[in-house]
Amino acid sequence: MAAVVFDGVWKRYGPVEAVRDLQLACPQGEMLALLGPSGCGKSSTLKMVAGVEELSEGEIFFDDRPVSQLGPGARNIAMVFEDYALYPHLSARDNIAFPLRVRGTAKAAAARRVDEVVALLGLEELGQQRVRDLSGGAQQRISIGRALVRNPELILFDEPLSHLDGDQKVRLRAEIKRLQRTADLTSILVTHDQSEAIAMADRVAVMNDGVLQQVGTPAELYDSPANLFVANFIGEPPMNLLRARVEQRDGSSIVAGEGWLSELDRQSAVALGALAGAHALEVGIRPEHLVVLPRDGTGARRIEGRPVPAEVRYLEPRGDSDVLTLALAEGGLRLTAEVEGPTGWRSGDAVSVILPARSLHLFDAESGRNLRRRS
Ligand SMILES: Nc1ncnc2c1ncn2[C@@H]1O[C@H](COP(=O)(O)OP(=O)(O)OP(=O)(O)O)[C@@H](O)[C@H]1O
Repeated sequence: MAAVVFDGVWKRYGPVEAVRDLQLACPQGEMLALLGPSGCGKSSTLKMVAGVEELSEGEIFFDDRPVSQLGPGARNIAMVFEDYALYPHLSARDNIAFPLRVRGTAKAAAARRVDEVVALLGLEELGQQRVRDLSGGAQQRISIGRALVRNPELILFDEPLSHLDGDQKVRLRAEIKRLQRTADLTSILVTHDQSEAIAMADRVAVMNDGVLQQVGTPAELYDSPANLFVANFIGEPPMNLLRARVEQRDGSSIVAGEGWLSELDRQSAVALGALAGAHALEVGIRPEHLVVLPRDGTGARRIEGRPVPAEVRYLEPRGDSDVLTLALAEGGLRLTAEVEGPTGWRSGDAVSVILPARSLHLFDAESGRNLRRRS
């Protein structure tokens, strides 16, 4: 299979700039997810790879070969769509064999290849069944088999799990991941669902408003978001984002907002020294990084940071964790915390919350840029 490179790719529909100067690579054998909200340009990007939309500018390469002038048929790409696009009256096997029949592959060779794909996907039991009698998950596995059967250069997955219910979704995404790893498939996945992208992709490219915001492994996006958009888009419940400023107090650097403060570690203080008082900051902290303690301070000594008085407003039990909505005592600012549960807390309980300095993400409020990242 091929590596795919987008080199300065633009897509314009009249005045609409759907994709702007996209610079992105999907190495051979990788699953790359294009993730973003509706209208961010991910479908336009996929269509340009597939050859069903022309590029306005730039080039797409498969290995070293430019493909923008090739029609869809000449690119040897397979697509898996959200609605399976199978022939309902044909058997699972005949659906998988279909692309080989269209190509006129010799019968014996086609049967051998279909056998291989059926075995790879574990579809032996479904082979002779008519597709319309099968579950959505089984149908999608068959459509993946049909995509694989002709050894494509690249597989495009376009929201492949959207039509499936929760249980089937989770099983199929694990299945797709296993398959992609075993068969070393180069694939691009388009999705608006971060949990899908994170579960399946080796790397995720987050797009917004036609612009690539960041590309990285799920852990990189989570731990080190390049900007406010990525910080807010990745993570559930979302990162808390708070207006703040940097101050010097008693020889320490303090980052403080409405009703809370946190002492900065030396490294961040030096990095942010130039910003003190000058820039407005936006501080991010993940819900699971907040430390919530009883108001009497039990356990506070073990934790670095200053306890800030707050009240529990709402508690959502999630099995092994509780998601708490907290209101700070001074100013009433809301924070979401996710703590190991069950906590037994109830709305109205007085607590203290600590924002540990090392867990803070610091963003320039104007540009949105993460001030702790070098690039
Ligand atoms: N054929 C078209 N003509 C005009 N504008 C288009 C066309 N296709 C897409 N657009 C616009 O381009 C922008 C990007 O659309 P695109 O479909 O690529 O985004 P998307 O992230 O895939 O969204 P969705 O998930 O809703 O499909 C949007 O503003 C959209 O309205």
